[in-house]
Amino acid sequence: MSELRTLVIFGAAGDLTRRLLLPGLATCLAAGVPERGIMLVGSGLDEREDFAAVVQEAFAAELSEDQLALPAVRHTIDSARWITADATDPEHLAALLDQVEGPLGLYFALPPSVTMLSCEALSRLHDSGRLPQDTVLVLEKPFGTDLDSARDLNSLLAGFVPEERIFRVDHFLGLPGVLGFVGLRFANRILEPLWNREDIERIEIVFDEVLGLEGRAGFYEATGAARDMIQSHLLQVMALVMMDPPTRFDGVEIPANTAHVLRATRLWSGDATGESGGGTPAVVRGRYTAGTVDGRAMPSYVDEDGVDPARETETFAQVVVEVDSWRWNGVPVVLRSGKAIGSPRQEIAVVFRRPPHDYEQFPSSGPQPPDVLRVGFEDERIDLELNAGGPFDSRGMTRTVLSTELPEPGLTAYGSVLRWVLEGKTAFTVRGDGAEEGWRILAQIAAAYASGQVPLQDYEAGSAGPASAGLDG
Ligand SMILES: O=P(O)(O)OC[C@H]1O[C@@H](O)[C@H](O)[C@@H](O)[C@@H]1O
Repeated sequence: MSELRTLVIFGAAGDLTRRLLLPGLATCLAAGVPERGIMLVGSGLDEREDFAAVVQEAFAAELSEDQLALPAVRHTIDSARWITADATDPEHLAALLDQVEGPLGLYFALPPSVTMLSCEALSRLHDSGRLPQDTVLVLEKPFGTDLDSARDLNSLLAGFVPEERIFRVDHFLGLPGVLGFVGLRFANRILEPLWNREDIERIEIVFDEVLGLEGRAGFYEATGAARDMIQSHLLQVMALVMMDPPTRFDGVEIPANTAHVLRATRLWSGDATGESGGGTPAVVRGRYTAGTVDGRAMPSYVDEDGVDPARETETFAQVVVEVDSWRWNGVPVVLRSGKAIGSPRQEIAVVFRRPPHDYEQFPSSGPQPPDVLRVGFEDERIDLELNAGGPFDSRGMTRTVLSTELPEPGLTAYGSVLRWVLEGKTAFTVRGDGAEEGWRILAQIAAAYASGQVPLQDYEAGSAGPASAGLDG
């Protein structure tokens, strides 16, 4: 696939573009991709004169003076322009396409319902021969709003664009810890032979945040923690961590192997009230009350503007799932994300089984704590917790941590996402069936909520989340 020449962002007046896409693009260009820069087009319903200035400002906030002066960066800023268009109107889209040079990428930074309408309009342009063959589509999460709408969108897309030109992006796959996991598993001998139900006791994938609602009620009220974080991000990360080894790191094998994991995934024992092996309840949901997080007073979620308390939107969700395959059957996987959490954990923790024999002579009585591998999502940290010492050691048993920090990647998570888009590499994107599986699993969580057996629990902002969630890290 040839490198993109133009990137059009639909919904470019929105928060995602300013806060994440433009800084990400800046880091990507500074890393030399694409070498000649990109023609960037912002598009939205309203006229805008200042798009190039917005790009300049976002790039300047992210890059050094030297990086800003790079020819690819300058070219991208200087050629940035705005095209006013209704992305759901085929005639507006046709007029936009007439004004840009291909190969072309269309980035939908739009709500899912609008993305669907826009793809319908593009499909009509395709049918009338007015959509260039090599157009690439980039779709943000959420991909659809439930299983049916994700299926509809997939079949619509399949009718006019091949899978290798569709990027269902998930920026968590661009976070440093997740990027590093590939080499950690597959470039070493010591982990992969243990990567199975015989040697791993449980896996925890936790992304708790200090941030609360931050004025996003319009989006979050209809979403909640499970839909926002588990349906997409945490399940995709889980699939990557637990997939079978691919024979190649490409857009055929990785999306296939991750979809295979998701197909085998179900709620722990299919019972929301059941407990996993470690005593963790299968489903927990919570909502924060007023408190102090990181020295900042935070109002109760229900007192935020635009919140309807009766809607019972959860700001914390924790589920235990099982990947029911030969490799993973019986291993609880805890997926958890909460807002307004004090001292939040953001990591993938792999807890190994204990050795088969407990020595009476070990100075501390009872079984030794398990070995744990921890990989931070954002902080480039890798820790391996092990036991050392013993009966002949005057220090007794010692818990040791082999700890290292990888260098910063230079690209933000969105920088990596955009790099893959611009280079045409779909290995770290979500395949159509992978997106549908996320919604199938979410429906099991929603059914657990609806069963009345999983009460919405209050937790104080700044606390560690609902007490009954029972994860202490
Ligand atoms: O920390 P990051 O990379 O911004 O990712 C977390 C965010 O991911 C987004 O996709 C969610 O919608 C947010 O609610 C969440 O805060």
